[in-house]
Amino acid sequence: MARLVLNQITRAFGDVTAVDRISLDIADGDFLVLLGPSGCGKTTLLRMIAGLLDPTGGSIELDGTDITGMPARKRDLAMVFQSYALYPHLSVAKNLAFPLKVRGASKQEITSRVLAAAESVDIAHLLERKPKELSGGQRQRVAVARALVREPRAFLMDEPLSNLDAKLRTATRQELAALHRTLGATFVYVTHDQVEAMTMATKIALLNAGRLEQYGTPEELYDTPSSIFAAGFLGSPAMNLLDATLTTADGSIAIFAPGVEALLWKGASPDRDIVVGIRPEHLSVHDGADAAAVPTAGAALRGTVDLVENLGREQLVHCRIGDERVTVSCDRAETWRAGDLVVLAAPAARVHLFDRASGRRLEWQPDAEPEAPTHRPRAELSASVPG
Ligand SMILES: Nc1ncnc2c1ncn2[C@@H]1O[C@H](COP(=O)(O)OP(=O)(O)OP(=O)(O)O)[C@@H](O)[C@H]1O
Repeated sequence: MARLVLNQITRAFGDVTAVDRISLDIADGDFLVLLGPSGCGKTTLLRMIAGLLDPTGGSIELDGTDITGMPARKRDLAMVFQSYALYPHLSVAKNLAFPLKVRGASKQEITSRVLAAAESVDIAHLLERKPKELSGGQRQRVAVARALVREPRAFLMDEPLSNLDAKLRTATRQELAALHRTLGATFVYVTHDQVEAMTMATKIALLNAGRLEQYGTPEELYDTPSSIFAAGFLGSPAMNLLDATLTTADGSIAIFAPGVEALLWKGASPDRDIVVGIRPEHLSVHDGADAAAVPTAGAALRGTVDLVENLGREQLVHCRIGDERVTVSCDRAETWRAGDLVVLAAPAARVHLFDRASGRRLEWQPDAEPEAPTHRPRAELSASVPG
C-alpha cells in the first residue's frame, strides 16, 4: 500500500521557488509521471517525496502518516536515479544485496530475493559482473532490480531512461510499464519526455515554473488541455495555436484572426483576445479552388501549402494561413504540393479556445453544426465563457 498525498508542498532556494504550493493525491498503484520542461521543479519535488530534501512549506503523507520530517531511510521508498548510482567496485549481485545487508536480512533471504529481482528484469546471467562490464541498458536494469529487492512501498524514478539510445528507451519503457502492472505498486516517475508520460502514466502532473499546470490521465491532458502551456507541451507535432479575437453576442461566439478568412464563427465586434488551438491530426486539407469540396460546418482556415514532409507512415502538410503557420498530419495518399491553395477544416468539437491573457482554457459547447453557406456563421454556440 502506498497512497501519497502532497499538501501545498513548497521548496525555495533563496529567491528561487523551485516548487510552489503543489498539492497532489497519488492513489495506491498509480504510475504518476511528473512531466515538464527543464528547470520546472520535477527533481526537487521527487527529492522531497524521497526525503532527500526538506520542503520549506507544506506536508507529505504516506498512507495517512505525516512523513514530512522523516529521514529518507525510514520512508520505505526506493529511488532509481538517472545516473543509476551503482557501486563500481561491487558485482551486480553485491550491488543488489547491499540494501538487504544494511537491513540485516539473512544470507538465505538475500540470495533468494536478489535472484528473484534479477530474474524479473532479465539480468540473472549478469550477477557476477561489475557495473563497468555492463551496457547502459543493463546498468539501468541493475538499478531497477536494486530498488525491487527492497520491496518498497513505492518506487521513485528520476529520468531513468535518459542515458539510453532511442531503441533501447522504447523497449525499456514497455518493460517498466509491464513491471508496474505486475507489481501493482505506486510509481512516481520524473521525465521531460512527453512520449514516456503518455505511454506509461496512469496520471500525469504537468509542471510549469514550479507550479502544477494540470493533473489528470494522459487522455485528459491530451484531449482537454487546461492551458496554452499544456496544449503546446503535449503532442508531436505540436498543436497549432493561432491568435484570434473572440466576440460574444446574442449567445453566439465569433472568432476573428488577421489574414484569416472565415475562421470559425463570424459575429459582432471584437471583445476578447484568445488563442485557437487545433491539433494537426484534427485538420483535413481541401482544394481551396473548389467550394463544393470544403466542409460547411466547423472551423475553416484558408491559405497556401508551404512545404510537404513525408514521414513514411504519414505526411505533414505545412501551410501559411495569413501570418500564421499551420501543420496538418494526413495520409500520404493525398497529393498536396507547395503553392496549392487550400482550405483546412476541423470539426467544431476539435477546436480548443484559450484566453490569451491568462493562458487558461475557455470551456464552450458547440451545438449541432447546421449546414450553412461559408459566408454565414458556421455554428451557433451555447457557450459559457467564464470571466
Ligand atoms: N540546490 C539548489 N540550489 C539552488 N537552486 C536550485 C537547487 N536545486 C534546484 N534549483 C533550481 O530549482 C529549479 C528547479 O530545479 P529542478 O532540478 O527541480 O528542475 P527539473 O524540472 O528537475 O529540471 P531538469 O529536467 O533539467 O532536471 C531550477 O530553477 C533550479 O535551478
